Amino acid sequence: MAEKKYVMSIDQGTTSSRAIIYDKKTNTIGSSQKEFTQIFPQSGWVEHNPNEIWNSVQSVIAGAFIESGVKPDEIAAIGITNQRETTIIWDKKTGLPIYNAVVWQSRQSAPIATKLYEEGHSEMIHEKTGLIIDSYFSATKIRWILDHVEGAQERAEKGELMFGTVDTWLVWKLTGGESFVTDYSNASRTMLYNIHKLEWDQDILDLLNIPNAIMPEVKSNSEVYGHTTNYHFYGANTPISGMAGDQQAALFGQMAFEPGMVKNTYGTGSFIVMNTGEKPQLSENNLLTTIGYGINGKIHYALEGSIFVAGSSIQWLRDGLKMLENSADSEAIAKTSENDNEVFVVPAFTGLGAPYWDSDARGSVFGLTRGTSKADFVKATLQSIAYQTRDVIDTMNKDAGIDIPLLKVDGGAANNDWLLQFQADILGTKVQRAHNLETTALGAAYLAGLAVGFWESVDEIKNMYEEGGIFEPQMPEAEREKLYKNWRLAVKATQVFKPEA
Ligand SMILES: Nc1ncnc2c1ncn2[C@@H]1O[C@H](COP(=O)(O)OP(=O)(O)O)[C@@H](O)[C@H]1O
Ligand SMILES: O=P(O)(O)OC[C@H](O)CO
Repeated sequence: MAEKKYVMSIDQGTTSSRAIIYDKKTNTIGSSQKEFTQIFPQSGWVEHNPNEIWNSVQSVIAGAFIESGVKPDEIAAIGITNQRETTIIWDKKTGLPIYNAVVWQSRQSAPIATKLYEEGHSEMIHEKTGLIIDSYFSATKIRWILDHVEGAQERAEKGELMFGTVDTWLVWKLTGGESFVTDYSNASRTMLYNIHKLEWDQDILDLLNIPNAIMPEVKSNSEVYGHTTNYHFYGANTPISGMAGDQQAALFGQMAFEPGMVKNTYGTGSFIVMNTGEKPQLSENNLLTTIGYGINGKIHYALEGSIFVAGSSIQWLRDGLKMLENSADSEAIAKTSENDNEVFVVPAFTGLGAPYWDSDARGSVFGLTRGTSKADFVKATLQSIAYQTRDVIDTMNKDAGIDIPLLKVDGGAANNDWLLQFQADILGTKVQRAHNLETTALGAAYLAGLAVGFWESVDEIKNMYEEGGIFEPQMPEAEREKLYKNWRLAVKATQVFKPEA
């Protein structure tokens, strides 16, 4: 039998799927990435084809093997991490999805969320799930699919359908339909999971008329969920033994194991998560309480501020407005801006997330003059990522009753030094970049490796963190507060503008 020298991470993100093979020292031995189609059926809706997601995952698994020369039976374990909340319902017998995956960003189920809110269920849902009623989470998306696909409710009641977030879909596929599971972190994003009792909440399932029969079993973040079939993993029956939503995986990959540690992952969206320890702390200021990870019988809770549009605003500059050749150019272009930071872009393309939770808001730009240049526009878009992060960090400080001393960062847009310097400036807080920006994939690899003894303990991996740059605040406080005040004004004005449909 081949020596098990590696762990594979599968990171199924909003715009692309990735597979990365790590050795014991977490050197990347091989990787592969594939983008897939974003479907926009109507304004504010975002969907994916679940089969295309699955095909992209198969393709990157093969790609990582080809690039590295590693053989499938040398992989000790597989970790899966995924875009969260995105909702898939499929037929148990045929394995065929009954509708597209309704993506976390999608607003098609907003009327269902509004109804829940108007009927007065906010407090109950917040207490049980830690979440704020919003179409971001899976619950209203499930209801929407069951309402819009003919006969779906009846088939769900007969136990003929299965619901899963992307983790569940991928494990089910990789194990040839053997394992129908999710994990604490993904379950806690459905708005159907009781984060105190650690079970699907029957009251909320009943409220939304979602049959229990379609729900997967909820497992810890680090244990063997099943094995790949020979067919799907090139002849190897490899344990899938780590699973976490991408933001929680990043928390783990950033080694934010202690209460009070905070990370921000700058990807499509931007997600700020604080480890709050073994007791759930309900936010009084519109942040989410969620499960960070559960391992070795212990749950670690977290506070989260979810920003819906971050790196995707740079993609918009690139693909929509054709202002950039590639995302990385935003840095050099922003540096050439000569204006005095008077342009504000509020990228509320799919509403505003934390701490505003305004589904109906749409993007806006303020402060244009005849002299506004492309560079000013690019700079203001990058700044919007940092301003939104400050909105969340200020709120977190309030909730936690502390001033967060350090922000650990990762994700694609954390490559941008200009952005991170402005982030430190506008927060007045030190920003620490991880050396390996694929912290999400790394976190899933650790979770998988720990479950099979590839790594012995959390203490062993703790020493493996590598820093990739520190950004110290340099902006004078008066300037910082003036800019931030103006940002708040821009957001306020954006929220006022609600044109008739
Ligand atoms: N140097 C950069 N400056 C600004 N944004 C960037 C840079 N590099 C990548 N991005 C943005 O980061 C996002 C990709 O990050 P990634 O972590 O791969 O996202 P995801 O996991 O959400 O797909 C894209 O939206 C891209 O526009
Ligand atoms: O795909 P990402 O990295 O933008 O992450 C999406 C989040 O999990 C949505 O909650």
